[in-house]
Amino acid sequence: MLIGPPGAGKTRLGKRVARILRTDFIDTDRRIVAQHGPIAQIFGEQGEVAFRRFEREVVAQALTERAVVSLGGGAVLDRDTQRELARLRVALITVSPEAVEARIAGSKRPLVADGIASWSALVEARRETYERLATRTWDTSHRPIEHIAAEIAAWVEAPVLTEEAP
Ligand SMILES: Nc1ncnc2c1ncn2[C@@H]1O[C@H](COP(=O)(O)OP(=O)(O)O)[C@@H](O)[C@H]1O
Ligand SMILES: O=C(O)C1=C[C@@H](OP(=O)(O)O)[C@@H](O)[C@H](O)C1
Ligand SMILES: [Mg+2]
Repeated sequence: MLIGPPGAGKTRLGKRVARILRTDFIDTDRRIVAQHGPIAQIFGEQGEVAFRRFEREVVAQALTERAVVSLGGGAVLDRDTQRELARLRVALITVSPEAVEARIAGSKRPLVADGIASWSALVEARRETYERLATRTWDTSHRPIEHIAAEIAAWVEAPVLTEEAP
């Protein structure tokens, strides 16, 4: 499971990790779009509450599947999702404001459409939740995606016991 702020690289990284591990890949946003239409349109026409409801349904299903799952940045706000993630191996993907600025410029993400100030406020409000749920953290600000994906794949493949050993 990959969690973290918008623009951190969850979708691209998750896809690569799944390719390395030869397993299925699920991007929760992609499933929402397939079922309900473009994200900006859902936010615009039905509002964030409706989007979060669709998101929770898709996440609940995805967490039961054997796959690498990249969650939308705000999916961790749901209490049931938080409870379920607490039992899983969760990679927190982070990025600095400086590095994310170019990535989110002109993007279709409704909550950060007006720029880095709203991105920073959103990340600050979620920081504690992201950190609490994370088993390990990778920062994508200064490193190529291939290297990070290889590390995450190796970590996913390692037996859980090595992590839990003292
Ligand atoms: N390690 C990286 N270095 C540079 N750019 C990256 C990196 N990871 C992702 N990006 C770019 O950042 C943008 C957001 O990536 P995406 O995977 O959609 O993030 P998220 O799913 O976390 O919102 C994309 O344009 C992607 O090409
Ligand atoms: O952080 C958020 O609340 C959101 C992040 C987006 O996904 P990414 O984190 O993949 O950009 C998408 O789910 C939607 O625009 C809301
Ligand atoms: Mg994404």
